[in-house]
Amino acid sequence: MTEPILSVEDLSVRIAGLHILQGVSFTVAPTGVTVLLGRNGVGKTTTLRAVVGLTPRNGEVRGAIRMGAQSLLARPTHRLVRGGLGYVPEDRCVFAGLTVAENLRLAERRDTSPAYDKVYALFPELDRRGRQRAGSLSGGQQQMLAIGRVLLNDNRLLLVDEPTKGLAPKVVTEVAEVLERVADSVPVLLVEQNLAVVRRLARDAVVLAVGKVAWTGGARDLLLETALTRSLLGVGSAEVHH
Ligand SMILES: Nc1ncnc2c1ncn2[C@@H]1O[C@H](COP(=O)(O)OP(=O)(O)OP(=O)(O)O)[C@@H](O)[C@H]1O
Repeated sequence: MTEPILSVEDLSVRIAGLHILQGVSFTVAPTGVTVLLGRNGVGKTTTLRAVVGLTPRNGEVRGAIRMGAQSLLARPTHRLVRGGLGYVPEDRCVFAGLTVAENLRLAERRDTSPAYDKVYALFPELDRRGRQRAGSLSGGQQQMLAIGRVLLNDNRLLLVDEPTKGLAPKVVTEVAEVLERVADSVPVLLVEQNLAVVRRLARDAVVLAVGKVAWTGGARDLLLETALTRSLLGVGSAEVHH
């Protein structure tokens, strides 16, 4: 078996007295997309934040998180990012008052040359809209900017939190296409509620239920099991196939 790129063992997160994650363990394969699923509020975002060192200061994280042989816990986020952990947060976090080009420039690093060619090949619109203020972009364009910014630098693993949330169906498809191409060269841990996108992109699935892992296996196997998706995710097969 190939070594996972990420392994999470017995991860426990408490925030403000709430035991949000209660011993979560899973691995992420070194290629392709692994999807992290679960109903609203089960702790998907909390899991990604713990991996990238962004648990709120009043939170407490226990367990082990490793990328390759390297332990990630207790390392500051900027070091993790420099070490090749790319994070695209749920709220996209683009700087609304800055232009597209300025948003990208902020991600440049002194020690490596930014891969503008790669980013503009994936997102020609970011090139065309370089002088537009990011705040005036559509939701889909902001999502492309948030992903493009991370791809300027080399990554060993990408964490992407609900990239299609709130987007129009046509834009959802565009974002899915881009992520599919991105995942050809870098493994992705994806939080995604749109099961058609999951079906298209994900090979492996990890399902959380109230702070614990309830199921792991092939994403397509999961989606074929109507009773399982209904009990774990609260949705029926119609939503999977659209
Ligand atoms: N900073 C915080 N302070 C208090 N509670 C928090 C904090 N962050 C998360 N929680 C709680 O932890 C639980 C898990 O939240 P999280 O955002 O990780 O869930 P999720 O699975 O990503 O949900 P969704 O699908 O709705 O985005 C929720 O009940 C949430 O209210």
